Amino acid sequence: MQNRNYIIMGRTKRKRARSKYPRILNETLIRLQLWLSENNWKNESKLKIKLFNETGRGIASKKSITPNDILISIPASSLITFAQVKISLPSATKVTIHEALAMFLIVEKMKGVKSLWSEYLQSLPEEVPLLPWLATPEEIDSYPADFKLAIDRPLSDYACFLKKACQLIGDVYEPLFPWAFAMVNTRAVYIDHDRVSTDSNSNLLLIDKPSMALCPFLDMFNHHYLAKTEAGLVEHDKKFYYELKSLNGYSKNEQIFISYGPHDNLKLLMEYGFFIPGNVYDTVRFRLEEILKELNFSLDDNRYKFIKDHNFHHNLHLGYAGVSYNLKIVLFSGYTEDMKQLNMVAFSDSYPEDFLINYLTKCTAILLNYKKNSCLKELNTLTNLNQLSNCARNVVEYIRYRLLFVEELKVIFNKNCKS
Ligand SMILES: C[S@@+](CC[C@H](N)C(=O)[O-])C[C@H]1O[C@@H](n2cnc3c(N)ncnc32)[C@H](O)[C@@H]1O
Repeated sequence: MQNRNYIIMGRTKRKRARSKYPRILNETLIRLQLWLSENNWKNESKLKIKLFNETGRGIASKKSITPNDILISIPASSLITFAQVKISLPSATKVTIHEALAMFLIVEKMKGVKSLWSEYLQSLPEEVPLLPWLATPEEIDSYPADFKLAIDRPLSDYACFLKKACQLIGDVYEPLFPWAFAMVNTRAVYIDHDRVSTDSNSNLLLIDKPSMALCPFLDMFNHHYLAKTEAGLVEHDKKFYYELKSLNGYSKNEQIFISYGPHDNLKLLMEYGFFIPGNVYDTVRFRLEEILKELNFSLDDNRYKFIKDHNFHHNLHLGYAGVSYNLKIVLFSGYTEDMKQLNMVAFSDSYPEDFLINYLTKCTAILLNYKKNSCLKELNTLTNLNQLSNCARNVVEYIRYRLLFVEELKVIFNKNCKS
């Protein structure tokens, strides 16, 4: 039943593996695979964990993968879900499933090899991912405005977690708090919990639905914007598995990527601590106030109310896909004072040619120039600080990239308006 091929590899193979990977890591990962196979995981697609230059640790296969192949099928019993963590949850204070999983990681990690999950815990990276909200308050204070805006939620979520974790598991574990919170943030998968459990107690202990889980081995897949995957719980012979199907093909030994979602680079950086140059979903975002100021729009109450009432002030961005739906509407509100026309155009997405050819082109050029200047200022502010933390250095790298991206968009938008 068990697949033990990986522990009886020959001497040459062993030597090769060692030279590519620190021995201790190799042993940890072998133990993880052994533990999973004892829990009925069959590595049918012959996956192996490897170090890659571009991404760090990730997954490849010893055989080629064709589109629609099942990459991995992890038995639900090996997942860390609400069912596992609820036993150790005190009923005094309700927590989110994110907080519950993070506290579980901390408590189990402190048990060391005595933990039933020690193989999984040892496979987790020791370093905390470079999430921008983990920088120092002084660095965060010097972040660009869109960062500060995007950082608000993770910062307040973490502050909430900190308070509850100190109260429920004790502040002696505090050094592990950022690590555990970030592990869940960057590695948890979504599950339809109702499918595997009929537990109705979750609402007594949890604030939200128990729809997050940690999935050993599967959480070693890195993200790529071109990867297409389907994931979810499936039932085979009355047992549940978390299954991942790749819609792309991969050659033997090539890194296999999955998709964490069609995220732009700011979202990837905020949620996972990395960004990918050339990401086709990347965007340059704007706030309504920036647009009104930079384009000298003085909207009357009617137009301003129209934008706010219909939530057109969200998702204002430029990217490889062009001008976002809402940004076009906001720009059109600067083009016309006629409310009837604004209403009609906004909901039909069909704009006058003069607006598209002349006005829109002029506005996007101004906005991109403004963004370029802001990036330069933002870089200056951050790099003027002494001794940046790794998280803030990562933000600096991203702003440097954003500058290049803005330049690239300027060329693309310029070319598009000429053609
Ligand atoms: C689910 S884990 C993936 C496995 C992880 N590389 C590991 O060694 O455990 C998600 C984390 O992997 C890293 N990651 C994922 N995709 C990446 C990519 N395309 N480039 C760089 N880092 C990536 C980020 O640190 C992210 O927070």
